Formats: sequence, C-alpha cells, structure tokens
Amino acid sequence: MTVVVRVRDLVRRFTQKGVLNGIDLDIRQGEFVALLGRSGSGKSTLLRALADLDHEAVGSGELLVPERLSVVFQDARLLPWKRVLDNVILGLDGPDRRHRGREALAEVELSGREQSWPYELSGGEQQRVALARSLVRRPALLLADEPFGALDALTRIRMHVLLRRLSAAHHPAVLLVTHDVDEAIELADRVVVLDDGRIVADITVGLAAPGVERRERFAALQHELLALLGVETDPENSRYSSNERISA
Ligand SMILES: Nc1ncnc2c1ncn2[C@@H]1O[C@H](COP(=O)(O)OP(=O)(O)OP(=O)(O)O)[C@@H](O)[C@H]1O
Repeated sequence: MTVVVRVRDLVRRFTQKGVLNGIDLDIRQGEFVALLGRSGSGKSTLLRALADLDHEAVGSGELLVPERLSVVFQDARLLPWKRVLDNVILGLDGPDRRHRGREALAEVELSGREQSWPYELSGGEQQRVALARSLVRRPALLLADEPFGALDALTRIRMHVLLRRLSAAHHPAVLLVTHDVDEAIELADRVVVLDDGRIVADITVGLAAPGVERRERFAALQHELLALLGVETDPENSRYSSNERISA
C-alpha cells in the first residue's frame, strides 16, 4: 500500500524542552492509526505538525503529507452564522457542491437538517456535521484530535460505528488522537503510543471476528496499552473486561 504520511526524525519544541523528540512514523493509504499517550506527551503537537498548524513551534525533520487532508477537533468549530449545509460546503468549488454537501450529510445521517443553524443541533450532531465537512473533500488523510472527547458515552459509540463505516467506504488514512484505550482498540488497525515526545510502541491491533478469541485479544491489548500509559491492571480482573470503558 502507498505510504500517505511519512515522518522522519521530527523534532518540535516551544521552549527549551523538546515536545517531539525524533518521531518516525509511516501511515499507509486506508490505514487507521490511533495515537495514545499521557497528557502532555505530544499527541496534539504531532497532529498539528501534520496539519501544518504548528507555526508557533520550532524544530526540524522530514514530513510528507498529502495535500488533501482534513482535520476534526474535539469541538465541531462550525460557523454559527451559516446553516448546516453551508458549513459543510464552505470553500468547496464546483456546480455540484450543494449536491455533494447533501450526500455527505446523508452519510452522517443528517438528511433533513441542511437548513438548520448549528445552535439547533446537539453536540453529537454538530460533530457529525464536522465529519461531513471533512469527508465531502474526499481527503487522503483525516486527522482527528479527540473528536469524541466531549460526547456522552452512547453518542460516542454511535460515532465509532459511523466513523468505521465512513473510513471503510472512503479509505482515507486516519490518525486519531485519543485518551480512550478502548476507542483506540475498537477503531484502529494500529495503535501508536507516545511518551515524552517519543514513540514507545507501535502495535497492530488484529482483532478477530466477534467471539472468545476477540475478547481475549481485546483484554490483552487493554492491559498492554494501559501498562504503556503507566496504569497497571490485573488481566484476570473482571473489572477490566472488554465491556468496560477505560480511559488513560
Ligand atoms: N502553543 C504552545 N506553546 C507552548 N507550549 C505548548 C504549546 N502547545 C503545546 N505545548 C506544550 O507541549 C507539550 C505537549 O502538548 P500536546 O498538546 O502536544 O500534548 P498532548 O499529548 O496532546 O496532551 P493532552 O492529551 O493533554 O491533550 C505540553 O507540555 C504543552 O504544554
């Protein structure tokens, strides 16, 4: 598969202390990578470097990213003075832009809300508009910085299903920053763990079809990832069954 993102020896700092201390990372076309790490480990800084949004940082290294990339943040960042459809197609060219916008809204199950104002939507609906706005551009790379962090647990699960469906349909490379170990395991093909600006693990998830094998793999990954994040768990302890949501 084609490499879409190529990062080599990436270094970033804001003050004397390095925030990214030599990152090497490849992401292939269609690959879904979750980025986990303790607070302050440099996750958002890495994502912002990929999105070219880190002008206040200094550093060095090699960065290859596709031109067609979209970013989703924890807050939907919709323009309050524009209706939902106009938010989705903002900056799009072409005579079919409204049609494409409507299609994207249908994909996130918001048909009929095209003419609503952002304030009329719930947080989860606003985040779905943000997803539609990203995907209508058919990005080769989707960068997502804790996009579900502010949502309630049920909405979050719905968003997981939706994101998985959309990524299967459109095959963008995805880099998802999250604190949620379960979210990372459920969604990603690979989980990359950052600690103090360095990659300390790069794990292929490889979940089997639903069944015992999958549950065992899930629990083993939870245990391994939480240990990497400095949280020791007892893998035999039913409290950490795969039904339990665990956040670092
Ligand atoms: N614009 C900035 N100016 C100065 N320091 C910054 C800036 N942005 C980030 N930092 C510092 O860089 C470090 C890493 O921040 P970053 O936001 O990348 O971490 P993170 O892993 O995403 O954390 P969290 O999970 O809490 O969001 C932190 O110590 C932070 O204070």
